[in-house]
Amino acid sequence: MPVLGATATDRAERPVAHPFVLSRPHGTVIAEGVSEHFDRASAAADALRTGQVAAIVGALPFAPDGPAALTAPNTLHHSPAHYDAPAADLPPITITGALPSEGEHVDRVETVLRLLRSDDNDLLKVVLARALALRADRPVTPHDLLVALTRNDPLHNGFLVDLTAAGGVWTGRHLVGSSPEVLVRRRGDRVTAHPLAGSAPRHCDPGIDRATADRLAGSAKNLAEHAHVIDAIRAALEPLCVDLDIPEQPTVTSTRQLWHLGTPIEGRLHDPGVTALDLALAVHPTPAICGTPTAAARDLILATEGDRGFYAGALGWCDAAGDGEWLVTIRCAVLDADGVGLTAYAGGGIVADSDPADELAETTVKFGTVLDALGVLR
Ligand SMILES: C=C(O[C@@H]1C=C(C(=O)O)C=C[C@H]1O)C(=O)O
Repeated sequence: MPVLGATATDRAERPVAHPFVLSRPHGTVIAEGVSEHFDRASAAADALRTGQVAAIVGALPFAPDGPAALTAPNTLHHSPAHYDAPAADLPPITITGALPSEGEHVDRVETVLRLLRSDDNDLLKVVLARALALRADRPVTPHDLLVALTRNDPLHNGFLVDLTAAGGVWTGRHLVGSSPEVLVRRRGDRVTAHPLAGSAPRHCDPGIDRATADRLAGSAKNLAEHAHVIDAIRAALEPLCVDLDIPEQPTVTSTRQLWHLGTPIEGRLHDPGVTALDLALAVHPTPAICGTPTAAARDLILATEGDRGFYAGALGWCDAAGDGEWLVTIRCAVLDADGVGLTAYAGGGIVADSDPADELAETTVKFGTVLDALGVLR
């Protein structure tokens, strides 16, 4: 007998569809059922604070006026293991388009570089992104994508969010991915974050790989990209925390595809009434996915790329006690309601001494997290 869902082609035989799953190295959070939808984060945060709902899960958009996809689940399960479950093999998935083309992305980086290098504006960093349109040979489920993503990630990071709560075009769509970046986490009065910014590609030769990491740790350009993120997170958390501990220098961390500069941040909440969702709203969008100054960078990104939807937003959970964890929505894709169309996203921080060709290459490597996991031919 096949294990439930392992070889089934009939969707009805698959495990129950969850509106939200977050797999992390230290455990998994799974939401079951939906008792309320919220397309405004402030309404969800109020409902949680006033005890009207017992938990909130879902995703925040990149743009402040975009709809959120947040729900109050019927139950929120915590398990100490990362996520794994029987899943169907994925069909062939191919790239059908680049949004925009690689050439246009390079042109956009060059335009931003001219602004960053000119004297008459105060922009210091802008994160530009591009997308790839993908198509599966037959419909896939968000669950099967999530299992492929968590199995391919050395730390088993993976997420799945039903975006229906955002309404309109998001109805029936799902966000899936494997983010390495913790926006903010709250447990009791303890607040932690692990921002990443500054990147270099991994190499299959261990010597070259190590040398790349060492070069990244000493790269003035990457340290500058990183410092913008730290400054913004410090400014957001300082009013909310006591004993905020931010190491002077970042350390090098890795995913299967990339080295990143990362800084482990820790603090204690002044007011235990501030929930993990409140904290996520206070720090989002960081210059890891937006830029510096925030508003000017965001306006430029929206004018250049158009609406990013949920890419470069945040996704996570928060319970009645206010505890929770929110990740930065990167290394991700949106699955269309038909189960066939997917859009994958990748971006990178641009500062005055960035190189356009390197920036394009960085996004290509970042796409690898989703494309490798889903076996997309390139
Ligand atoms: C924007 C992305 O990643 C972010 C940008 C990084 C950078 O510019 O070096 C590094 C990690 C992430 O904070 C992405 O993966 O799409």
